[in-house]
Amino acid sequence: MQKYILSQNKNSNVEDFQMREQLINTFKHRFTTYGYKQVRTSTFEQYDMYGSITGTVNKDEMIKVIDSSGQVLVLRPDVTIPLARMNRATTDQRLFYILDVFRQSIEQNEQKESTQAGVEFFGDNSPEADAEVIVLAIHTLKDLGFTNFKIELGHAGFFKELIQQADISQNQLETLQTYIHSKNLVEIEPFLKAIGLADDLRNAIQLIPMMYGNPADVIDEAKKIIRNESMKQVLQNIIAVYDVLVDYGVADSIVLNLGLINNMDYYSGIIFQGFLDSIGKPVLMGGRYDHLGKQFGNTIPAIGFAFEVDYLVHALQQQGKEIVEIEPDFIIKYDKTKQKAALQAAYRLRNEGLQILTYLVDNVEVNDATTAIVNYTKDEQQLITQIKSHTFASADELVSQCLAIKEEK
Ligand SMILES: N[C@@H](Cc1c[nH]c[nH+]1)C(=O)O
Repeated sequence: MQKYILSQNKNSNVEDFQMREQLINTFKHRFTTYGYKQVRTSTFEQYDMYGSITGTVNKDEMIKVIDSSGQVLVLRPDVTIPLARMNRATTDQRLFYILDVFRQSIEQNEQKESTQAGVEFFGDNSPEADAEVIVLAIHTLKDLGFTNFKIELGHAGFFKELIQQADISQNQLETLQTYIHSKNLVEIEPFLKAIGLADDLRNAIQLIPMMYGNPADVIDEAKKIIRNESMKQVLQNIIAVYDVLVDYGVADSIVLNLGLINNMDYYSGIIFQGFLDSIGKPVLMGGRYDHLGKQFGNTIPAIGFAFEVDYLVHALQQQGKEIVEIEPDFIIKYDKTKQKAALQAAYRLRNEGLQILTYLVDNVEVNDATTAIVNYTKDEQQLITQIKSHTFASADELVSQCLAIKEEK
């Protein structure tokens, strides 16, 4: 019979898992300090729901399953959409999640699941809210020990407003977006010429991929191609958000990119991506999506982002970052005759929150020891000796000694 072989997945190795857990603790802590509350969404979603709304995940990328009634479901392809759909009692709400999302793109066929750690801030559409969410992303990256990273800041409206003046098909738009995204300057010009756009509009579109870099310079360049009031407002919005970021003291981490295009189509305002110098893909993506909720009857502005946890784990491993091993506080070795006292002591110490390992051994190392305990912490050699040579008459004595040592530490 053919054996089923499981591919090595991301959780198969203890060290990877410990590293992920450490990251997750950092996320939880940092997100909480900005007032976010943790939530989860269902793993299974209605396929039809995704089919009926716009700006969603590409349907080919969703992983479909069929339940026993024949209904087609998808494995959670995104967290932002279900959260935007949620009925909310209060208008001002900050939510965070650490959840797996399931997508299968043609380019990355093997990769079907990834863990996202994200936040969504509902009910505030001010530049201050935008900046706060971006600062939270920066703060978290710093917590994780990253120093070389950049947040690329753009706006979903800038390109949209410009392109609205051009008469182009959906297919042409998608091709153009790919060129802009990959800064493919060689192809853009002939492509736009072939469409037959007016010279000044074509020139403006052609300049978009170059609108990248130092915020002050990009803003100056962008001003030159502004063609109407909406584009002006978009630029003003970017400047307003950037000003708040300057006041937070994080300007060093910000790069403007007016050619930025995010995967999801639901963004309506500020968009951003975070890059580490060691990883070619964005480790976080986000933006404002004020109109997504409307499709579910929830008119509420919102902004959020999600970290790709797997990329961050990979980056930390590349940097040689080691997991902080939590070592046992004490190892209790006992011989059979003292089993009861030793095991009861272990139970009580664990109850106090200490990490205890117990071993039944033939020969307790200590002369005539009833129960020997060995302090595991390497730099406390003295204590080890002291305690090794001690004989414990009872579980009580063992427990109080361990607690006393722990207290001293
Ligand atoms: N859900 C988005 C990230 C995001 C969260 N909030 C807003 N955007 C993604 O998966 O790319």
